[in-house]
Amino acid sequence: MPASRRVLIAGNWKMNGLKSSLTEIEALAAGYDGDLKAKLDLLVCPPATLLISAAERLAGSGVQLGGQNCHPAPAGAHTGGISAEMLKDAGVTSVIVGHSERRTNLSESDAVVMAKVKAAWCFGLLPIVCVGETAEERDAGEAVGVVTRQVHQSLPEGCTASNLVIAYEPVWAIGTGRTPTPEDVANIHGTIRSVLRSQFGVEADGIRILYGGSVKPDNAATLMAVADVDGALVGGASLKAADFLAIARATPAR
Ligand SMILES: O=C[C@H](O)COP(=O)(O)O
Repeated sequence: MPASRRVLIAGNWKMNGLKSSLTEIEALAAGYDGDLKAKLDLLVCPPATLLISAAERLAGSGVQLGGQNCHPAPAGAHTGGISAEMLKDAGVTSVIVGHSERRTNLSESDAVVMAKVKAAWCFGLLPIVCVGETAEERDAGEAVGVVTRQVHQSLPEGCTASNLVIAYEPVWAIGTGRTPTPEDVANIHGTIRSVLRSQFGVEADGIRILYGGSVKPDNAATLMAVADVDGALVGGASLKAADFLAIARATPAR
């Protein structure tokens, strides 16, 4: 196992969280104890409105702060947009790009996702690139093909173990309580690893591949033990620090 593939447990709050939710950020900072620090990286991605306040509360805790999206352009006339530089300025070190909710609801293409990866790199942010098939695609036997295409077409040249994380999130598992079998997860993660190897050579062996979709405290141990699963991207169960920390604690040590 390459040293760079340290487990990453990431929380995506999506469009949830008010100022009162900063108590959960404080609880995360307090709960990321020595045992967890020895075992894994912990990252939380609250909504943009909370980033600066969250950064203040996480300072010195070791818990990392992430954004949920960035604009591909560095600055300019993009009403409502948030640039990678703005995220950096707010104290962010990582950014989720290509989440299926944006690919579907906002028609984000693989090309746009690639542009966002490049934008993140311009300001030293670590992009977490999401891929995953819909239920219809899975039922049609297209899961491997869809994920392979997304990985191929969403990633620029120059991906390395230190500048890229992939998150495999089957769309049908997000927020549904349904998860793929460990065999299915191993199959897709193994496919992603192969695609990364074909694109980036030996560097691919150090790139972390997270699983996302209905990860909970009671299934984390099983899912996180699957081959080529290097952590989780957690939605609903990341909103409460107690649940999110329970997932981190349940994750097997490497
Ligand atoms: O980004 C997170 C994923 O969409 C997973 O969400 P979930 O854990 O609520 O299923």
